[in-house]
Amino acid sequence: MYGLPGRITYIIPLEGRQMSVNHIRTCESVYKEVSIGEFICESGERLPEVTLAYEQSGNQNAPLLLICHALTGNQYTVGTEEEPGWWRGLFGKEGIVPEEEFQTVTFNVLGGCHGSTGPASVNPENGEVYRLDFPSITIRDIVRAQKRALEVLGFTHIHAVLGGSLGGMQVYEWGLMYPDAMDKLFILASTPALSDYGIAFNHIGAEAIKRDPRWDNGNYQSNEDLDGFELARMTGMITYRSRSLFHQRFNRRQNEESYHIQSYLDHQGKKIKKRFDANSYLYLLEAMNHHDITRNRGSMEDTVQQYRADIYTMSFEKDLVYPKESMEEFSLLTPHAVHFHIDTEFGHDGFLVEFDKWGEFIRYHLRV
Ligand SMILES: CC(=O)SCCNC(=O)CCNC(=O)[C@H](O)C(C)(C)COP(=O)(O)OP(=O)(O)OC[C@H]1O[C@@H](n2cnc3c(N)ncnc32)[C@H](O)[C@@H]1OP(=O)(O)O
Ligand SMILES: N[C@@H](CCO)C(=O)O
Repeated sequence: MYGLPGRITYIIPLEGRQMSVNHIRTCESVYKEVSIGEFICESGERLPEVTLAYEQSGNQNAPLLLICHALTGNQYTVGTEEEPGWWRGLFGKEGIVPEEEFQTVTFNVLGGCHGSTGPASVNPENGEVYRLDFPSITIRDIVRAQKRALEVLGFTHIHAVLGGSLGGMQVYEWGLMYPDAMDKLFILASTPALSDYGIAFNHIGAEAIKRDPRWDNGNYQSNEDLDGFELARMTGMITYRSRSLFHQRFNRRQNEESYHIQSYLDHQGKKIKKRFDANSYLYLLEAMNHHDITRNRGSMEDTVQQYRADIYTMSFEKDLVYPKESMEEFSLLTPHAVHFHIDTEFGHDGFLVEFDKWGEFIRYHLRV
Protein backbone atom coordinates (compact mmCIF):
# COMPACT_ATOMS: atom_id res chain seq x y z
CA MET A 1 0.00 0.00 0.00
CA TYR A 2 2.86 2.41 0.71
CA GLY A 3 5.18 1.38 -2.12
CA LEU A 4 5.40 4.74 -3.84
CA PRO A 5 8.68 6.03 -5.21
CA GLY A 6 8.56 9.20 -3.10
CA ARG A 7 7.86 12.84 -3.66
CA ILE A 8 8.22 13.05 -7.38
CA THR A 9 6.78 15.42 -9.92
CA TYR A 10 6.29 13.88 -13.34
CA ILE A 11 6.12 16.25 -16.29
CA ILE A 12 5.17 15.01 -19.71
CA PRO A 13 5.62 16.98 -22.94
CA LEU A 14 2.94 18.89 -24.80
CA GLU A 15 1.62 17.25 -27.66
CA GLY A 16 -14.62 17.04 -24.70
CA ARG A 17 -28.72 15.94 -21.15
CA GLN A 18 -31.18 17.10 -20.19
CA MET A 19 -31.78 17.69 -16.46
CA SER A 20 -34.34 15.36 -15.02
CA VAL A 21 -34.99 14.61 -11.40
CA ASN A 22 -35.38 10.87 -10.69
CA HIS A 23 -34.48 9.97 -14.27
CA ILE A 24 -32.96 6.47 -14.54
CA ARG A 25 -31.33 5.12 -17.69
CA THR A 26 -31.07 1.42 -18.45
CA CYS A 27 -28.19 0.39 -20.70
CA GLU A 28 -24.81 -1.42 -20.57
CA SER A 29 -24.17 0.30 -17.26
CA VAL A 30 -26.67 -0.01 -14.43
CA TYR A 31 -28.58 3.07 -13.24
CA LYS A 32 -30.34 2.95 -9.91
CA GLU A 33 -31.15 4.96 -6.81
CA VAL A 34 -30.22 4.17 -3.24
CA SER A 35 -32.04 5.53 -0.22
CA ILE A 36 -29.95 6.43 2.83
CA GLY A 37 -32.80 7.71 4.98
CA GLU A 38 -32.64 10.77 7.21
CA PHE A 39 -29.53 12.93 6.89
CA ILE A 40 -28.26 15.60 9.26
CA CYS A 41 -26.01 18.07 7.45
CA GLU A 42 -22.86 19.58 8.94
CA SER A 43 -24.91 22.73 9.50
CA GLY A 44 -27.20 20.74 11.78
CA GLU A 45 -30.05 21.09 9.30
CA ARG A 46 -32.05 17.93 8.61
CA LEU A 47 -33.15 16.23 5.43
CA PRO A 48 -35.89 13.72 6.26
CA GLU A 49 -35.03 11.40 3.39
CA VAL A 50 -32.03 11.32 1.05
CA THR A 51 -31.75 9.36 -2.16
CA LEU A 52 -28.63 9.18 -4.31
CA ALA A 53 -28.83 8.24 -7.98
CA TYR A 54 -25.86 6.27 -9.26
CA GLU A 55 -24.21 4.52 -12.17
CA GLN A 56 -22.52 1.16 -11.72
CA SER A 57 -20.36 -0.08 -14.54
CA GLY A 58 -17.63 -2.63 -15.26
CA ASN A 59 -16.97 -6.00 -13.67
CA GLN A 60 -19.11 -6.30 -10.55
CA ASN A 61 -16.76 -8.93 -9.10
CA ALA A 62 -13.73 -6.65 -9.42
CA PRO A 63 -12.31 -3.99 -7.04
CA LEU A 64 -14.38 -0.86 -6.63
CA LEU A 65 -13.45 2.53 -8.05
CA LEU A 66 -15.56 5.32 -6.63
CA ILE A 67 -15.80 8.19 -9.11
CA CYS A 68 -16.69 11.71 -7.95
CA HIS A 69 -18.08 14.15 -10.51
CA ALA A 70 -17.42 17.85 -11.04
CA LEU A 71 -19.69 20.87 -10.73
CA THR A 72 -22.02 20.30 -13.68
CA GLY A 73 -21.21 16.63 -14.00
CA ASN A 74 -23.43 13.73 -13.04
CA GLN A 75 -23.43 10.01 -12.38
CA TYR A 76 -23.03 9.21 -16.08
CA THR A 77 -19.29 8.56 -16.01
CA VAL A 78 -19.34 5.76 -18.57
CA GLY A 79 -22.76 6.21 -20.17
CA THR A 80 -23.59 4.39 -23.38
CA GLU A 81 -22.31 4.37 -26.94
CA GLU A 82 -25.22 6.60 -27.90
CA GLU A 83 -24.81 8.91 -24.91
CA PRO A 84 -21.21 8.69 -23.75
CA GLY A 85 -20.47 9.61 -20.17
CA TRP A 86 -17.94 12.27 -19.24
CA TRP A 87 -15.10 9.81 -18.56
CA ARG A 88 -15.95 7.26 -21.25
CA GLY A 89 -12.67 6.63 -22.98
CA LEU A 90 -10.91 6.46 -19.65
CA PHE A 91 -13.41 3.85 -18.37
CA GLY A 92 -15.97 1.68 -20.14
CA LYS A 93 -15.72 -0.42 -23.29
CA GLU A 94 -12.43 0.31 -25.02
CA GLY A 95 -11.46 2.61 -22.16
CA ILE A 96 -7.82 2.99 -21.15
CA VAL A 97 -8.62 1.28 -17.83
CA PRO A 98 -9.90 -2.16 -18.88
CA GLU A 99 -13.51 -2.57 -17.76
CA GLU A 100 -13.01 -6.20 -16.75
CA GLU A 101 -10.39 -5.25 -14.13
CA PHE A 102 -12.51 -2.86 -12.07
CA GLN A 103 -16.05 -1.76 -11.43
CA THR A 104 -16.97 1.91 -11.15
CA VAL A 105 -19.68 3.50 -9.04
CA THR A 106 -20.55 7.18 -9.46
CA PHE A 107 -23.16 8.94 -7.35
CA ASN A 108 -24.90 12.10 -8.40
CA VAL A 109 -23.92 14.37 -5.52
CA LEU A 110 -26.18 15.30 -2.65
CA GLY A 111 -27.57 18.67 -3.76
CA GLY A 112 -27.31 17.66 -7.42
CA CYS A 113 -30.08 17.61 -10.00
CA HIS A 114 -29.76 14.30 -11.83
CA GLY A 115 -31.78 12.09 -9.53
CA SER A 116 -30.17 12.67 -6.12
CA THR A 117 -31.90 14.67 -3.40
CA GLY A 118 -31.32 18.36 -4.08
CA PRO A 119 -33.02 21.75 -4.18
CA ALA A 120 -35.26 20.62 -7.06
CA SER A 121 -36.51 17.60 -5.09
CA VAL A 122 -39.78 17.43 -3.21
CA ASN A 123 -39.62 17.58 0.59
CA PRO A 124 -41.58 14.45 1.57
CA GLU A 125 -42.71 16.09 4.78
CA ASN A 126 -44.69 18.90 3.13
CA GLY A 127 -44.91 17.95 -0.54
CA GLU A 128 -43.15 21.17 -1.61
CA VAL A 129 -40.08 21.49 -3.80
CA TYR A 130 -37.23 22.45 -1.47
CA ARG A 131 -35.78 25.28 -3.56
CA LEU A 132 -33.97 27.56 -1.08
CA ASP A 133 -35.35 25.59 1.88
CA PHE A 134 -32.77 22.98 1.01
CA PRO A 135 -30.07 23.02 3.72
CA SER A 136 -26.58 24.33 3.11
CA ILE A 137 -24.33 21.46 2.15
CA THR A 138 -20.58 20.96 2.32
CA ILE A 139 -18.17 18.70 0.51
CA ARG A 140 -18.05 16.69 3.74
CA ASP A 141 -21.84 16.21 3.59
CA ILE A 142 -21.55 15.02 0.00
CA VAL A 143 -18.88 12.50 0.99
CA ARG A 144 -20.72 11.27 4.11
CA ALA A 145 -23.84 10.65 2.01
CA GLN A 146 -21.78 8.63 -0.46
CA LYS A 147 -20.24 6.57 2.35
CA ARG A 148 -23.68 5.71 3.71
CA ALA A 149 -24.90 4.83 0.23
CA LEU A 150 -21.96 2.47 -0.32
CA GLU A 151 -22.72 0.79 3.01
CA VAL A 152 -26.36 0.31 2.01
CA LEU A 153 -25.19 -1.18 -1.27
CA GLY A 154 -22.95 -3.63 0.63
CA PHE A 155 -19.51 -2.33 -0.36
CA THR A 156 -16.96 -2.79 2.40
CA HIS A 157 -13.78 -1.52 0.73
CA ILE A 158 -12.86 0.89 -2.06
CA HIS A 159 -9.81 0.28 -4.18
CA ALA A 160 -9.58 3.91 -5.29
CA VAL A 161 -11.52 7.15 -5.17
CA LEU A 162 -11.06 9.38 -8.24
CA GLY A 163 -12.37 12.79 -9.26
CA GLY A 164 -11.61 16.17 -10.78
CA SER A 165 -12.42 19.71 -9.67
CA LEU A 166 -15.40 19.54 -7.26
CA GLY A 167 -14.95 15.78 -7.63
CA GLY A 168 -11.34 16.18 -6.52
CA MET A 169 -12.49 18.12 -3.45
CA GLN A 170 -14.55 15.05 -2.52
CA VAL A 171 -11.51 12.84 -2.98
CA TYR A 172 -9.44 15.02 -0.61
CA GLU A 173 -12.19 14.66 1.99
CA TRP A 174 -12.75 10.93 1.47
CA GLY A 175 -9.12 10.31 2.42
CA LEU A 176 -9.44 12.32 5.64
CA MET A 177 -12.93 11.36 6.74
CA TYR A 178 -12.48 7.65 6.08
CA PRO A 179 -8.69 7.10 5.91
CA ASP A 180 -8.86 3.30 5.98
CA ALA A 181 -11.77 2.91 3.57
CA MET A 182 -9.63 2.94 0.42
CA ASP A 183 -6.16 2.08 -0.91
CA LYS A 184 -5.68 4.98 -3.33
CA LEU A 185 -6.82 8.50 -4.03
CA PHE A 186 -6.62 10.19 -7.44
CA ILE A 187 -7.14 13.98 -7.23
CA LEU A 188 -7.33 15.84 -10.55
CA ALA A 189 -7.44 19.61 -11.12
CA SER A 190 -8.34 20.40 -7.54
CA THR A 191 -6.62 22.10 -4.61
CA PRO A 192 -6.85 21.33 -0.87
CA ALA A 193 -8.83 24.55 -0.39
CA LEU A 194 -10.61 26.72 -2.94
CA SER A 195 -8.52 29.85 -3.45
CA ASP A 196 -9.79 33.42 -3.13
CA TYR A 197 -9.47 33.59 -6.90
CA GLY A 198 -11.80 30.61 -7.22
CA ILE A 199 -14.27 32.07 -4.73
CA ALA A 200 -14.17 35.31 -6.74
CA PHE A 201 -15.27 33.61 -9.96
CA ASN A 202 -17.92 31.63 -8.07
CA HIS A 203 -19.18 34.91 -6.61
CA ILE A 204 -19.62 36.47 -10.03
CA GLY A 205 -21.50 33.38 -11.22
CA ALA A 206 -23.74 33.26 -8.17
CA GLU A 207 -24.47 36.98 -8.30
CA ALA A 208 -25.34 36.78 -11.99
CA ILE A 209 -28.02 34.23 -11.12
CA LYS A 210 -29.30 35.94 -7.98
CA ARG A 211 -29.52 39.39 -9.57
CA ASP A 212 -31.68 38.07 -12.39
CA PRO A 213 -35.20 39.18 -11.36
CA ARG A 214 -36.60 36.02 -12.89
CA TRP A 215 -34.59 33.93 -10.44
CA ASP A 216 -37.18 35.26 -7.94
CA ASN A 217 -35.36 34.18 -4.80
CA GLY A 218 -35.13 30.64 -6.10
CA ASN A 219 -38.79 30.42 -7.14
CA TYR A 220 -38.25 30.57 -10.92
CA GLN A 221 -40.62 28.58 -13.08
CA SER A 222 -37.92 27.38 -15.46
CA ASN A 223 -34.16 27.58 -15.98
CA GLU A 224 -34.97 28.73 -19.47
CA ASP A 225 -36.00 32.10 -18.03
CA LEU A 226 -32.67 32.74 -16.36
CA ASP A 227 -30.35 34.95 -18.38
CA GLY A 228 -28.23 35.19 -15.24
CA PHE A 229 -27.53 31.46 -15.35
CA GLU A 230 -26.19 31.92 -18.89
CA LEU A 231 -23.81 34.61 -17.64
CA ALA A 232 -22.69 32.37 -14.78
CA ARG A 233 -21.78 29.58 -17.18
CA MET A 234 -20.02 31.94 -19.57
CA THR A 235 -17.85 33.19 -16.72
CA GLY A 236 -17.16 29.63 -15.63
CA MET A 237 -16.20 28.58 -19.17
CA ILE A 238 -13.49 31.22 -19.28
CA THR A 239 -11.85 29.72 -16.20
CA TYR A 240 -12.24 26.14 -17.49
CA ARG A 241 -10.30 26.79 -20.69
CA SER A 242 -7.30 28.92 -21.64
CA ARG A 243 -6.40 32.02 -23.59
CA SER A 244 -4.35 29.99 -26.04
CA LEU A 245 -7.11 27.43 -26.62
CA PHE A 246 -9.57 30.20 -27.44
CA HIS A 247 -6.99 31.77 -29.75
CA GLN A 248 -6.38 28.47 -31.54
CA ARG A 249 -10.09 27.83 -31.94
CA PHE A 250 -11.45 31.26 -32.72
CA ASN A 251 -8.59 33.61 -33.69
CA ARG A 252 -10.89 36.63 -33.90
CA ARG A 253 -13.02 34.94 -36.56
CA GLN A 254 -16.47 36.42 -36.95
CA ASN A 255 -19.63 36.38 -38.99
CA GLU A 256 -22.05 39.24 -39.59
CA GLU A 257 -23.51 38.92 -36.07
CA SER A 258 -20.63 38.27 -33.71
CA TYR A 259 -17.15 36.94 -33.06
CA HIS A 260 -17.04 33.15 -32.86
CA ILE A 261 -15.89 33.30 -29.24
CA GLN A 262 -19.03 35.29 -28.46
CA SER A 263 -21.40 32.83 -30.16
CA TYR A 264 -19.49 29.97 -28.49
CA LEU A 265 -20.04 31.45 -25.03
CA ASP A 266 -23.68 32.21 -25.89
CA HIS A 267 -24.10 28.57 -26.91
CA GLN A 268 -22.56 27.30 -23.68
CA GLY A 269 -24.77 29.65 -21.66
CA LYS A 270 -27.96 28.38 -23.36
CA LYS A 271 -26.86 24.78 -23.02
CA ILE A 272 -26.39 24.82 -19.25
CA LYS A 273 -30.01 25.89 -18.76
CA LYS A 274 -31.20 22.72 -20.49
CA ARG A 275 -29.18 20.34 -18.39
CA PHE A 276 -28.70 21.79 -14.93
CA ASP A 277 -30.83 23.32 -12.18
CA ALA A 278 -29.81 26.87 -11.23
CA ASN A 279 -30.51 26.46 -7.50
CA SER A 280 -28.49 23.27 -7.45
CA TYR A 281 -25.66 25.16 -9.15
CA LEU A 282 -25.77 27.82 -6.40
CA TYR A 283 -25.66 25.24 -3.59
CA LEU A 284 -22.71 23.47 -5.16
CA LEU A 285 -20.82 26.76 -5.65
CA GLU A 286 -21.25 27.38 -1.91
CA ALA A 287 -20.00 23.90 -1.09
CA MET A 288 -16.93 24.60 -3.23
CA ASN A 289 -16.33 27.95 -1.52
CA HIS A 290 -16.24 26.29 1.91
CA HIS A 291 -13.89 23.55 0.76
CA ASP A 292 -10.77 23.57 2.92
CA ILE A 293 -9.30 20.33 4.20
CA THR A 294 -7.85 22.12 7.25
CA ARG A 295 -11.24 23.37 8.44
CA ASN A 296 -11.60 22.17 12.08
CA ARG A 297 -8.56 19.94 11.63
CA GLY A 298 -5.60 22.18 12.50
CA SER A 299 -2.63 23.10 10.33
CA MET A 300 -2.09 21.78 6.83
CA GLU A 301 1.00 19.92 8.08
CA ASP A 302 -1.04 18.14 10.78
CA THR A 303 -4.01 17.53 8.52
CA VAL A 304 -2.13 15.75 5.74
CA GLN A 305 -0.60 13.34 8.26
CA GLN A 306 -4.09 11.85 8.66
CA TYR A 307 -4.11 10.39 5.14
CA ARG A 308 -3.45 6.65 4.97
CA ALA A 309 -4.04 5.96 1.28
CA ASP A 310 -1.56 6.41 -1.56
CA ILE A 311 -2.29 9.75 -3.18
CA TYR A 312 -1.86 10.75 -6.83
CA THR A 313 -2.45 14.41 -7.62
CA MET A 314 -2.69 15.66 -11.19
CA SER A 315 -2.58 19.28 -12.33
CA PHE A 316 -3.20 20.71 -15.79
CA GLU A 317 -1.18 23.43 -17.46
CA LYS A 318 -3.02 26.77 -17.76
CA ASP A 319 -5.56 25.84 -15.07
CA LEU A 320 -6.42 29.32 -13.77
CA VAL A 321 -8.11 28.29 -10.53
CA TYR A 322 -6.40 25.04 -9.51
CA PRO A 323 -2.75 25.63 -10.39
CA LYS A 324 0.09 23.16 -10.39
CA GLU A 325 1.92 24.98 -7.60
CA SER A 326 -0.87 24.44 -5.03
CA MET A 327 -1.34 20.79 -5.91
CA GLU A 328 2.38 20.12 -5.96
CA GLU A 329 2.82 21.81 -2.60
CA PHE A 330 0.14 19.55 -1.10
CA SER A 331 1.79 16.53 -2.63
CA LEU A 332 5.21 17.44 -1.25
CA LEU A 333 3.78 17.80 2.26
CA THR A 334 1.74 14.62 2.20
CA PRO A 335 3.03 11.13 2.95
CA HIS A 336 2.72 8.64 0.11
CA ALA A 337 1.80 11.32 -2.44
CA VAL A 338 2.96 11.66 -6.05
CA HIS A 339 2.29 14.63 -8.30
CA PHE A 340 1.81 14.46 -12.08
CA HIS A 341 1.53 17.55 -14.29
CA ILE A 342 -0.11 17.51 -17.71
CA ASP A 343 0.84 19.91 -20.46
CA THR A 344 -2.33 20.94 -22.24
CA GLU A 345 -3.99 23.88 -23.93
CA PHE A 346 -7.30 22.99 -22.26
CA GLY A 347 -6.43 24.31 -18.83
CA HIS A 348 -8.80 23.16 -16.08
CA ASP A 349 -11.03 21.10 -18.40
CA GLY A 350 -7.95 19.02 -19.21
CA PHE A 351 -9.29 16.41 -16.79
CA LEU A 352 -12.26 15.83 -19.14
CA VAL A 353 -10.32 15.45 -22.40
CA GLU A 354 -7.11 14.06 -23.92
CA PHE A 355 -7.22 10.79 -21.96
CA ASP A 356 -4.28 9.57 -23.99
CA LYS A 357 -2.05 12.06 -22.15
CA TRP A 358 -2.79 10.90 -18.61
CA GLY A 359 -5.01 7.80 -18.66
CA GLU A 360 -2.03 5.47 -18.72
CA PHE A 361 -0.69 7.02 -15.51
CA ILE A 362 -4.02 6.21 -13.82
CA ARG A 363 -4.18 2.70 -15.23
CA TYR A 364 -0.63 1.97 -14.08
CA HIS A 365 -1.14 3.23 -10.54
CA LEU A 366 -4.51 1.52 -10.19
CA ARG A 367 -2.77 -1.75 -10.90
CA VAL A 368 0.37 -1.49 -8.73
C1 LIG B 1 -16.20 15.75 -14.51
C2 LIG B 1 -17.53 16.31 -14.66
O1 LIG B 1 -18.32 15.80 -14.02
S1 LIG B 1 -17.89 17.60 -15.66
C3 LIG B 1 -19.07 16.88 -16.65
C4 LIG B 1 -18.65 16.92 -18.00
N1 LIG B 1 -19.18 18.06 -18.51
C5 LIG B 1 -20.07 17.97 -19.46
O2 LIG B 1 -20.39 16.94 -19.99
C6 LIG B 1 -20.68 19.25 -19.82
C7 LIG B 1 -19.63 20.26 -20.02
N2 LIG B 1 -18.93 19.95 -21.25
C8 LIG B 1 -17.69 20.23 -21.34
O3 LIG B 1 -17.13 20.73 -20.40
C9 LIG B 1 -17.06 19.95 -22.71
O4 LIG B 1 -18.04 19.56 -23.63
C10 LIG B 1 -15.96 18.90 -22.69
C11 LIG B 1 -14.86 19.36 -21.77
C12 LIG B 1 -16.51 17.56 -22.16
C13 LIG B 1 -15.44 18.76 -24.10
O5 LIG B 1 -15.05 20.01 -24.60
P1 LIG B 1 -14.91 20.34 -26.16
O6 LIG B 1 -14.80 19.08 -26.95
O7 LIG B 1 -13.82 21.31 -26.27
O8 LIG B 1 -16.25 20.97 -26.59
P2 LIG B 1 -16.89 22.34 -26.13
O9 LIG B 1 -17.91 22.00 -25.11
O10 LIG B 1 -15.88 23.36 -25.78
O11 LIG B 1 -17.62 22.91 -27.42
C14 LIG B 1 -18.46 22.17 -28.20
C15 LIG B 1 -19.80 22.87 -28.39
O12 LIG B 1 -19.63 24.27 -28.72
C16 LIG B 1 -20.29 24.55 -29.98
N3 LIG B 1 -19.53 25.56 -30.66
C17 LIG B 1 -18.25 25.50 -31.05
N4 LIG B 1 -17.91 26.64 -31.65
C18 LIG B 1 -18.98 27.46 -31.64
C19 LIG B 1 -19.24 28.77 -32.11
N5 LIG B 1 -18.31 29.50 -32.72
N6 LIG B 1 -20.46 29.29 -31.93
C20 LIG B 1 -21.43 28.57 -31.31
N7 LIG B 1 -21.25 27.31 -30.84
C21 LIG B 1 -20.04 26.76 -31.00
C22 LIG B 1 -20.27 23.21 -30.69
O13 LIG B 1 -21.27 23.19 -31.71
C23 LIG B 1 -20.56 22.26 -29.57
O14 LIG B 1 -21.92 22.29 -29.29
P3 LIG B 1 -22.67 21.05 -28.58
O15 LIG B 1 -21.89 20.74 -27.32
O16 LIG B 1 -24.06 21.55 -28.30
O17 LIG B 1 -22.62 19.91 -29.53
N1 LIG C 1 -16.39 21.42 -17.16
C1 LIG C 1 -16.52 21.25 -15.75
C2 LIG C 1 -15.77 22.34 -15.08
C3 LIG C 1 -15.85 22.35 -13.60
O1 LIG C 1 -14.89 21.49 -13.12
C4 LIG C 1 -17.98 21.30 -15.37
O2 LIG C 1 -18.76 21.88 -16.11
O3 LIG C 1 -18.34 20.73 -14.35
